Amino acid sequence: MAEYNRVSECVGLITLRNPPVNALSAAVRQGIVDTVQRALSDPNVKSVVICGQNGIFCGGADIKEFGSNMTGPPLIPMIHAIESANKPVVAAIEGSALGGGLELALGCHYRIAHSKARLGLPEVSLGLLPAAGGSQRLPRLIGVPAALNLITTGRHVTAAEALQLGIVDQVTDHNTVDAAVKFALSVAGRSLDPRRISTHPCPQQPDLDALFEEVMQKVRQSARGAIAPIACVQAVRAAATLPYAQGMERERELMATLFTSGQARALQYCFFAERAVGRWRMPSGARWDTSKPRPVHKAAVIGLGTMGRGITVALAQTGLSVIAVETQEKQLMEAKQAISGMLERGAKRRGVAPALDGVIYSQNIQAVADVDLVIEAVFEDIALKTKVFQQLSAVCKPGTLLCTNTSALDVDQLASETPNPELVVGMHFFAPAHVMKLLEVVYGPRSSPQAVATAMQLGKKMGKASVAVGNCRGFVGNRMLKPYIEEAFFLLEEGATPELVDQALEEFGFPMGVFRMSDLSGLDVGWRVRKGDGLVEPGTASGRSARIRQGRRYSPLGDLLCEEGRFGQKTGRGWYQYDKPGSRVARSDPWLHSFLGAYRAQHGLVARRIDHQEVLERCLYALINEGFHILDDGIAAGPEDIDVIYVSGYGWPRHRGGPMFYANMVGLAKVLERLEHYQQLHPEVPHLQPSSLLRRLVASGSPPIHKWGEAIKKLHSQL
Ligand SMILES: CCCCCCC/C=C/C(=O)SCCNC(=O)CCNC(=O)[C@H](O)C(C)(C)COP(=O)(O)OP(=O)(O)OC[C@H]1O[C@@H](n2cnc3c(N)ncnc32)[C@H](O)[C@@H]1OP(=O)(O)O
Repeated sequence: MAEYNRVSECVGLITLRNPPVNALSAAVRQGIVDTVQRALSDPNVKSVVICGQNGIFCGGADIKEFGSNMTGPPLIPMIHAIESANKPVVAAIEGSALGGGLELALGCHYRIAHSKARLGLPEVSLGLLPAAGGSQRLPRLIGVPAALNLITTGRHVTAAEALQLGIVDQVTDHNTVDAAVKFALSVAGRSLDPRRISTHPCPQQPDLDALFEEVMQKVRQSARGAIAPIACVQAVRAAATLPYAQGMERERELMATLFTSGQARALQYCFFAERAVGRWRMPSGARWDTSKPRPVHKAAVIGLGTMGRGITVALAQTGLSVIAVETQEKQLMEAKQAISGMLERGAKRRGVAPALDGVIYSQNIQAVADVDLVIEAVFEDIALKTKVFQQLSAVCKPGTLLCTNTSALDVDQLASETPNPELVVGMHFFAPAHVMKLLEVVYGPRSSPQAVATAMQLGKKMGKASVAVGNCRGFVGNRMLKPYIEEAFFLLEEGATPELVDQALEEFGFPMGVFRMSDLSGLDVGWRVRKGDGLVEPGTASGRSARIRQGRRYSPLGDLLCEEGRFGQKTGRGWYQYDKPGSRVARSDPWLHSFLGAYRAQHGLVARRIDHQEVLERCLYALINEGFHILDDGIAAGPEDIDVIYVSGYGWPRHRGGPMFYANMVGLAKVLERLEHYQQLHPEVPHLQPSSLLRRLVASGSPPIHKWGEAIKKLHSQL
C-alpha cells in the first residue's frame, strides 16, 4: 500500500498505492510508517519524496473507515514522525491533495505541485475538521484569514493559488516526481528547523478577536445549523491563540464531538449517495455499466425562455456546439443578448474565455438537422410540445436523442407521438438551469438504456447531480413536494401563519420556508396546475364541504390569493408583502393575517396553537411518506436517488442527509407512528396514510438505510 524505492542513488521514493484516490486506509498508513522508517534508517538516503500512484497524491483519510472501528497506525503521530525527520521529506503533489492528504503534505518539509493539481481541506463538507494537525499547521503556514477561508468552506485551490498562498514551494508543468526528486537532492543536508510548520507561531494578525467574531457570525449565518463549520473556526482560533501542543489538544476535542455526530454521518452519506446515483439502473434491468452512451458533439435547444437560455449556457460551457432555436425574431435577439451575458459572466468567474462562438442562433427548426441531441424547452403545454416533437422527428438525422425539459408533463405521452419513442427521455432542469446542480433524467417504459446513458453522461459533463427516475406525475422531486405544500396550507387553515411555518422549516435548515419559496417561484405556477386538474372553484362556498374536492381535503387558500392578484415577489404581494414588485425582502403582511382570520371564520374553522414540531412532522413526514411510495412504485431505484434530488435541488439541508436518510435517523417506527397519529386526526388526507413500504420496513425490523434496497427487493418478492 506504500511502495519504497531508492532513486537517483540517494533519494528514498515512497509511492502511495491505494486506487482510485490513494486514500489513507489503515494499510496505507502502515505502509507510510514502515517506508519512512526504512528511508530514515538507510544511511545512503539523503532525502525522501512522497508521491501517489496514478497521477493522484492522496484523496485524504479513507472515509469508508469512519463508520467502523479504526485500526492501524493513527495519522497524527505518523505525520509528526515525518515532520520530525532529520532528512528532508518532499511531497510530490499531482492530481489532488485533499483532507488528510494535504495534512500529510503539510507534515513534509517541502511541497512541489503539478500545475493541474488541486489542494484543499474539505473535511467540513463531511461534517468534520482537519484533525490530523491541518487546523493547526495551515494557519501557521498561510496566516489565519486565508486558513479560515479554506478550512470553513472546504474549497479546493489550484496549484497556482496554493503557490500564491504559500502552501506549496514550487509548481511544475513537467513530471512532478522528477521535479520533486531534483528538489529533494538540492535541499539535502540543509537545516530543517525552519521547515517544521508546527514549530512556527501563527503570523501576526491585528485585532484577532474582531476577526474571529466577524467570521463566526458569517459562518453561523451560512451554516444553517451545521456544526462543523463552527468547530472549524474554533480550531483555527486555537491555532492562533495557543501553543501547538495545546492547539492539537483542542483540535482533538472538537473532532471527537464531530466524529460521532449525526451530521457527520449525514454528510458522509451524501458524499457516497452522490456517487451511487451515477450507478443508475432501470426496472427493466438496464444499468449504467452495461449501457453505452452515444457521443454528443452537437446539441440543440428549442425555445429560449428562462429555462432554454440556462440550458444553452450549461451546454455551451461544457464545450459543445449548440444550436439555439427561437421562432420569434424579437425573442431570439433578446435571448442571444441574455445568453451572451451569462456566458461572459460565467467565463469571467472561472477565468476562461467565454464560449460565445459555441452557440449558433436560429429561427428555423431545420437548423437542428445534424445535431446529436435536442433539448426541447418550450412552454409547458402538451399540444405545443407534441407539435415540436413531431417536427423534430421529421427534421433530425436518424438516431438523434429527443429530450424534453418538462417539469410536469407526461414524458411517455410525448414519446408516443414520435416514430422512435426509444430516443425520448425527459431532462428536468431546475431554474436557473446553468446554476442549479440537479438534473432529473426521466425515462419511460420505452426509453432505450442508451438514451438514458447519454442523458446521464451529458448531465455529468455539465456538472449536474444527475439522477435517473421513472416517469410519473411530478417525477420524484415535485411529486414529493405536493404533500409538503398541501400540509403547509392545511396548517394555515388550522391556525398557523406563513411566518411560523417558514420559521420552523428554516430552523430545520431549509434556506427558505415553503411560503417564502412559493412567493419566489410564483403562486400562479401551482394555480395553473390546479386549474388544469379541475380543482379550482369560485371562492364563495364555505364550510367543510367547500374544502373537500375530488374526494379529499383541499385548501383553496393559494387559489384565493391568486384571485387577488397576489402572485408572490413578482407582484410585490403573496404570502408576504414586498417593497415593490420584484423585491426580495419578505415582510409580514397584516392583510394576510386578517384574510386568514376571515377565511377561518367563513369556513367555521377554529384557530389553535401549532408548534414547530407539528409543522415539521406534518410537512416533512408527508413528504417522506411520498418518498416511500416512490420507492415502492420503482420510480426511484433507491433512497440515495431521492436524497440527492432533495439535497441538490430542493434545499434540503445537506447536514440532515436528505429526507429518506432523515427518516432513517429519526427511526422508521417513529415516522410511522406520527403519520398514523395525524392520519387519525385528518382521515380525509390520503397523503398522511402511511405507505405500505414504510409499514413493511418497520414490520421487518426497520433495516438501516443501506439495507433498504435488499429489503425492498425481498418485500416485493414476498407479495
Ligand atoms: C478520530 C479519527 C481522526 C482522523 C483524522 C482525519 C482527518 C482527515 C480527514 C479526511 O481526510 S476526510 C477526507 C477528505 N477528503 C475528501 O473529502 C476528498 C473526497 N474525494 C473527492 O473529493 C474526490 O473523490 C476526488 C479525490 C477529488 C476525486 O474525484 P473523482 O471525480 O476523480 O472521483 P470520485 O468519483 O469522486 O471518487 C472515485 C472513488 O473514490 C472514492 N473516494 C474518493 N475519496 C475517498 C476517500 N477519501 N475515502 C474513501 N473513498 C474515497 C469515491 O467514493 C469513489 O468510489 P465509488 O463511490 O465510486 O465507489
